[in-house]
This record gives sequence, C-alpha cells and structure tokens, in this order.
Amino acid sequence: MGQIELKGVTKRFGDVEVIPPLDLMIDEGEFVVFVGPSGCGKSTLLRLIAGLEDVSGGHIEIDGADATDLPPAKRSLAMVFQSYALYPHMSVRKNIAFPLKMAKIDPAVAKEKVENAARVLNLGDYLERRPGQLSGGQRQRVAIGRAIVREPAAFLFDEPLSNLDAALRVNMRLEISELHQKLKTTMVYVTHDQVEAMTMADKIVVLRAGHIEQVGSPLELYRSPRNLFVAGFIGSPKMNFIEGAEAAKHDAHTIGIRPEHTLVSATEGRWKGKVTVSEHLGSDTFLHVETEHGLINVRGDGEVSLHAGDTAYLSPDESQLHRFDAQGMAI
Ligand SMILES: Nc1ncnc2c1ncn2[C@@H]1O[C@H](COP(=O)(O)OP(=O)(O)OP(=O)(O)O)[C@@H](O)[C@H]1O
Repeated sequence: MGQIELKGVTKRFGDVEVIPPLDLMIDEGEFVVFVGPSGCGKSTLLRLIAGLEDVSGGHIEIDGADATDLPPAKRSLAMVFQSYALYPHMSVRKNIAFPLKMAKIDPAVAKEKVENAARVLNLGDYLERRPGQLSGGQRQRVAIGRAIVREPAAFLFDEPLSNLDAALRVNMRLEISELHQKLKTTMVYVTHDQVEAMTMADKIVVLRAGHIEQVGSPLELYRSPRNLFVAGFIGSPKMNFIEGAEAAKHDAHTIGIRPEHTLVSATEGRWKGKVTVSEHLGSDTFLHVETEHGLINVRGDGEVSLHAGDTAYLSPDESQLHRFDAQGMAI
C-alpha cells in the first residue's frame, strides 16, 4: 500500500507550463521530500497527487491503479496543510473523529481509532480541549491525528511546520519522523527547508522550475550532487564555488568545496584571506573569509579563535572537492 507513480505528468496554468513532463516513483512506505526554491512547483506537484488539481497530461497511479481522474476523496491519501484547518468550536476528540463521522463509521470503532491516534501523537490528555486551548505544535498534531484515523495509503504534507517557531519546528520534525517509523506509511512532504529534507527523507526530490534536478537519499545528494544547482541547494551553510584559474588547475570550470571541508589556520594554508564575519557557536565556528577567489564560508570547530579583521589561511580537503563543467554539470 502507498506506492505512487507519476508518468509523464504535466501541469499548465493557462499558457504557463509549471510542470513539464515528469516521471517519479514513490515506493511503498517511503518518506519522500520535495524540496526546491519558492515557485518551483512543489505544492503543485503534491496537489496533483492529492487530486486537488487536475493534471494537464500524463498519469498518476496509486498502488498500480490509474488514479488520474479519481476525486481526492477516492485516492485514499490524507493531506496535512500548514494551516491546520481545525474546527474551533469542536473538541480535539471531535476534530480527530470528523472524517470518521463523515464516512459514517460505527461510533464505537471510531472512538477506538481516535484514541489510538491520540496515543500515537501524545494527545491523550487533550482530547476534551478546543483548538484555541492548544499550542501550535499540539494543533498540528491534531491535524495529523485527523489524517491518521483515515488510515490512508499515504500522507501528504504541505510545509506543515512553516507556522511554528524554530524550537517547535525541530520538535515536530522529530515527531513526524517518529510517526513515520511507527506507522511505516508512505509520506510525501513538501518543504523549502533543506535541513528538514536532509533530516527526514528516505528520498529527496530536488525541483527547479518544475523539473526534477536530482532524486536520491540525503547523503547521495550531499556527497554526489549532479550539478551546481543541487550542490548549492543541499548543505548548510552552502557549498563555496570558485571559478577561473584556480578551478582550471583542477580541469574544471567551477570547483566546489563545502564549509566543513575547509581547514582554517591563523598561520598557514593554501588560500590567504581576511575574516569579515565570525560566529562562535561553542560547538562550531562559522567564518566568512574574503580571499582572492571571492568570499569563502568555513565551518571550524569550537576551538577556532579567529575574529573579524584577522588574517586566515584556508586549505580545502582535496578529496572533498567537487568539479563542474561550463554547463554546471558535475564532472
Ligand atoms: N492556481 C494557479 N494559477 C496560476 N499559476 C499558479 C497557480 N498555482 C501555482 N501557480 C504557479 O505555479 C508555479 C509553482 O507554484 P507552487 O505553489 O507549486 O510552487 P512552490 O514550489 O510550492 O512554491 P512555495 O515554496 O513558494 O510555496 C508558480 O510559478 C506559481 O505562481
């Protein structure tokens, strides 16, 4: 249950093609994250899978059956939005039970399903409260609970954490990952936050302008980005890129080196530069260093004692260099 396949799916809004023909396989039980910059078509793709938008061409198969023309309610998928869309006048219990009531499920069975979902989501103590008496994270869990009771073939999440503050986002991220481990149901998750993508996904789909730039596990994308776009998008802080003579030495148009793969020293190293910004976080130190090859971001350990204005020497770890041709493709 929960295998979703897109075959040559396209989407046009009027004359504008926002999704050119796209093929994608989402395997049963996988946690797949769509990631990419604003406007790249992540939400549109999710809405096409949900049936909230009609495809302009191609087919969508769910568990091997053509679902292209099925209405959303017939796709056995449950969508969780960033706005929780809870009923304010209903208790948590009634909110979670709502889809079961609509489906005219036997009340005793419904009660058990609601209580099971509440247990999985640690909402047991809040069942009689109303949404207004809950925190943002708890409301988000109620919205997920309402999806769980339907026992869908897959969950579809559209930026579910973007309304939460930073600390809560980290918590909910862990909770959704845990939920996936407990339920083992397919999850398709849209975010523009590559940290969410890296930490939650079995498989990341990097999108740009409706195209798939690369599909792979988080570490595949981190270690072997196919092109400059993916290299610059995955990883935080971003990979540094250097063009010109320094890149030509490596038989490349552009070389890339991640901040964590650059050794920093106050006394010696390959590239000399001046620290323009230093951030000492205790565990890590982030430096911006202006060099003859442009601004290079470096991530060192907590012992790095350089500050803005200091001279720094940088030495890239040669084994971690990425090389790209003039078209931006990895060599
Ligand atoms: N109903 C619509 N009519 C016309 N154009 C639309 C419609 N919905 C989306 N678009 C366009 O389709 C493109 C993809 O939008 P989409 O919302 O899927 O992007 P996204 O990657 O989810 O972006 P964000 O991260 O900003 O939410 C955008 O250029 C957007 O303007």
